[in-house]
Amino acid sequence: MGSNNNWFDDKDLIADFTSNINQRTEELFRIPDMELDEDGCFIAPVVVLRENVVFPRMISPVFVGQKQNLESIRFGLENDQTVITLIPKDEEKENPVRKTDFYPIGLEIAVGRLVNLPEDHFSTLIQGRRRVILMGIVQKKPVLMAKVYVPEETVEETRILTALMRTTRNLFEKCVQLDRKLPDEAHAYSTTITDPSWLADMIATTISLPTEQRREILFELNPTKRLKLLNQFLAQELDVLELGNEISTKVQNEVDKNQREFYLREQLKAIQAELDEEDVFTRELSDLKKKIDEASFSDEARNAAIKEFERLNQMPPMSPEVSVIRGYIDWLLDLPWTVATEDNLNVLHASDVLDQNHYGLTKAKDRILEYIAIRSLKPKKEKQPILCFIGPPGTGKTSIGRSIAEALGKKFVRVSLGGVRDEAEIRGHRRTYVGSMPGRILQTMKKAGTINPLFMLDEIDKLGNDYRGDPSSALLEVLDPEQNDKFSDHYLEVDYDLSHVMFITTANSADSIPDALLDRMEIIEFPGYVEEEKLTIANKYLISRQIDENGLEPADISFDEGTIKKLIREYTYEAGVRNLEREIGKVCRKIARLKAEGKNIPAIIHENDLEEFMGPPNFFQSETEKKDEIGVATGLAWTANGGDITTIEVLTFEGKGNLQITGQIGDVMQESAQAALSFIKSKAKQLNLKNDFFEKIDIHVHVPEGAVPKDGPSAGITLAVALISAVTEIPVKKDIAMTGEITLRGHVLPVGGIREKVLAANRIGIKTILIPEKNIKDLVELPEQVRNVLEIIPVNHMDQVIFHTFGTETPKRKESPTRETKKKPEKGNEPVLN
Ligand SMILES: Nc1ncnc2c1ncn2[C@@H]1O[C@H](COP(=O)(O)OP(=O)(O)OP(=O)(O)O)[C@@H](O)[C@H]1O
Repeated sequence: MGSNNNWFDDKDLIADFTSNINQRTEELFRIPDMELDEDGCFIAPVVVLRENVVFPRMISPVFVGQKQNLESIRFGLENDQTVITLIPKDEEKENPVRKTDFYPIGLEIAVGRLVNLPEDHFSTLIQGRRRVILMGIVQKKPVLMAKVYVPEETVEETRILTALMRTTRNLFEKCVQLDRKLPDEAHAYSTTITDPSWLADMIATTISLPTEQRREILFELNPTKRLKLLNQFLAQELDVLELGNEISTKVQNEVDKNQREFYLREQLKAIQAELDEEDVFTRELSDLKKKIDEASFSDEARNAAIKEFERLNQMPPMSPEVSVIRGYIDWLLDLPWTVATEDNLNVLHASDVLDQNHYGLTKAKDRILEYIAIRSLKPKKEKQPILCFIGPPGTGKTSIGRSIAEALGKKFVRVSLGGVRDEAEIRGHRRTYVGSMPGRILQTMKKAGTINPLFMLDEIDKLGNDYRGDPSSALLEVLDPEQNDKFSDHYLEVDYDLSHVMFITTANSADSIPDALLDRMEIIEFPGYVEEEKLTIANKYLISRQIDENGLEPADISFDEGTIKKLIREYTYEAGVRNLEREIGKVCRKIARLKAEGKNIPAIIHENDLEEFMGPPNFFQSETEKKDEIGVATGLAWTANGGDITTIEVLTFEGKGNLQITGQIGDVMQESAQAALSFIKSKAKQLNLKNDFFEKIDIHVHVPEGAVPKDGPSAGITLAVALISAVTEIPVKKDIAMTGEITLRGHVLPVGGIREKVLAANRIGIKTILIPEKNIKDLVELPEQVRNVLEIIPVNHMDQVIFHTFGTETPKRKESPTRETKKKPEKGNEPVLN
């Protein structure tokens, strides 16, 4: 037997049955005179109610499908007898017939007329009367009959009960407010009920409780307890309703907002149409279309722009993709595709401009003037040279790039590649990345605004590479004239023509530039400057620039020649002039302050005034003050910062023939030291060393400034000289420095960076240097001034080196040495060189 739970629902059906049930209505709430036995029980046919829970006074339409139920109802109707409903414990069981198959509490009901439905089904209306207690099943067939009795309901009017009824009504009221399915009258009706039992049943009937809870309420015979139970269920139900209400309010607000926006937008459109105006988005789109039509794109770029524009046109203005596509089209529009500046190919003009801004640098200047000359003779020459300026910091590489651009009338742009590790920095990220952009090359082209700027790629030797890709491979594409007309950027996805760009790269050293890149570039070396050159640069360019930058007038300040020299020698130590310019700037700042304070300014800054402005000097040319020493030789080194000198120290101890080398030196230098030692061992006899001499000593070679890594073969002869000095105990001449690779047989091989090394020796104040004979060719570019003050001695064998460093061809260890061979130092008792 199935039915609808709610007594307010199915009003039509109720109306249908009203006429039939009318005749019995007055009987419904009247307890019929049942024939009670001696125990106060009566016997009635049983209707088995499965899914449904009916409460007293509740009217419910039910479908009657089961034969057993149909028989019971018919029996009841025919014999004008009350019927009871029982709930089976196991709903699946088909024909429950025993007392234990049912819950012990059932309901007496009134039944309406049976209405025929198709397929032998019937429906009817039932109304609950009273709770009954099942005593037993007295008949199974033809009609299931049960013996029941009606329990007495005693209610005590207590304050608790009154309070309970009030809270129940309040909770019910809230439920009615929140649950749209409940009719508003339900609460009003509940306020008219004074019987607590009926109140609990009426509310349990009305609200949508789970079957389990409904049954619990039905089975509770004590009205006070029933109300308590109901209160608990109502509170739970209220929680659920409030949550549901909160969610639906949010959803509703969202829907309302969207609807409102839609409505307003439609209204706006209507108003704009009325006023003959476009909306903002449509106007932006039409502006964009106009820009695309007018832009001078490459064919491929135009197609891409149009395709993306069409996608944009299809999109609702609020779509998040709109800004991505807009950004992309803007990039296409912002990049120069055809706009070019006209090159000034006048060689004389260019020569003037270059000389105006820079002193010397003839190699770079000549190369540019040649380029301009060829371009002026053959204007159609397409391929641009790719130059690489290599030299120590501050030697004017970047600044002459700027002058070249000025001379040629080109736009100048610059990108520093120092620390670029990610290929995407050069080539951009794909558009699928959030916040993606083109790489630095195209960003800079946008800045240039023309297709033929002078594009400087600074610090190409400081490119890194790691798991994020190799940026140098992307640069290969940029710098290869054969393929840079089709440079592909991940973001742009359209080929970009870089072939009109004049690329100049700069680096401090060629060593760390990947070979493939180096191969594509024409190297122009920027050697460091000698003192005279620095002096000229300071006088011609740096001083006037710093005077101007610090707000002074040329009449305010002038520098003595000795002052600049002192600045060069004692306040800076560099191959270029960057620090010199900074130091000049420092002096100018002090003068500017004096001027601003209205104090006296010295008309000329003399050498002796310098310490007053600058504090004590930072560097001392101490080389010339040194003594001749045993086991110490001066080598010439070449670093990315230009030339420098390195001192090599050797100590011997009583020991077992071990060689220890310290000072962060690389493999090549280690091997050089081994080679030098082997060479000396082979010369043991000439050096007057006993056969077992080397077995009884340990040798420690140290290259100071241990924090700086050093490597390369060029310290070979210096290592050998220091070793010979240490083992023969004959001091090395103090003012001589050397460079050259040594072979096992004592030959001296050529090395790199000669010019830088010679300049460094000159800077330090060394008088004599030894260089490999094969490096003589590198001296051609040496300034006259240096050649005049430095004695440069070419050598091709260690014998010559020994002669010049010890003043004799055969330095010999004395038979009875002047000093005892030192004992190996104990911890905390380290050797001191003397
Ligand atoms: N020959 C020169 N004539 C005039 N000024 C010079 C000359 N060489 C360098 N300078 C000046 O020295 C300063 C430093 O030069 P620049 O920045 O071009 O050095 P750089 O070689 O590019 O250094 P880095 O390798 O550190 O980038 C600039 O102000 C520049 O004008």
